[in-house]
Amino acid sequence: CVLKASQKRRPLSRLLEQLLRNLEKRDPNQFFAWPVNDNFAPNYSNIIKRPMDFSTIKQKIDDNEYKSLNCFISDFKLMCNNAMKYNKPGTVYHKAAKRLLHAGLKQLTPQKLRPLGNMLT
Ligand SMILES: COc1ccc(OC)c(-c2cc(C(C)=O)n3cccnc23)c1
Repeated sequence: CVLKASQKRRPLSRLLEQLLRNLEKRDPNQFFAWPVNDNFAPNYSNIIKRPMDFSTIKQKIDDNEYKSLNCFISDFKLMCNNAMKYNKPGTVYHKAAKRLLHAGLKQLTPQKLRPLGNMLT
């Protein structure tokens, strides 16, 4: 039986791709889909030293840069915290980041992850 390309991926990569898809659904406006552009966010690269976005996370999964689930979760938190640092409370981006962070972490609790655990075997 020939494995499909996705099934050939490392178990961790398959799990992270699944988690990423679920997190992206919480960003309907795609504010977090791509790197923030200094042209739309004045002085962004001077304020945010470690930018992060969903496309970069996806690339890191594909490049097998994540050695653990915790490293993936750290980048997700970094992405949300960057937005809450750069954007003032009350702005659409600060509110979107706070909502995304809370919704995302709820999906990443041990209770939610245990059923996916068999993807790591
Ligand atoms: C209004 O449409 C978009 C489209 C893409 C964006 O970032 C990828 C953003 C965006 C995303 C952000 C964040 C996440 O801080 N941001 C901050 C200031 C100005 N624009 C943004 C907005």
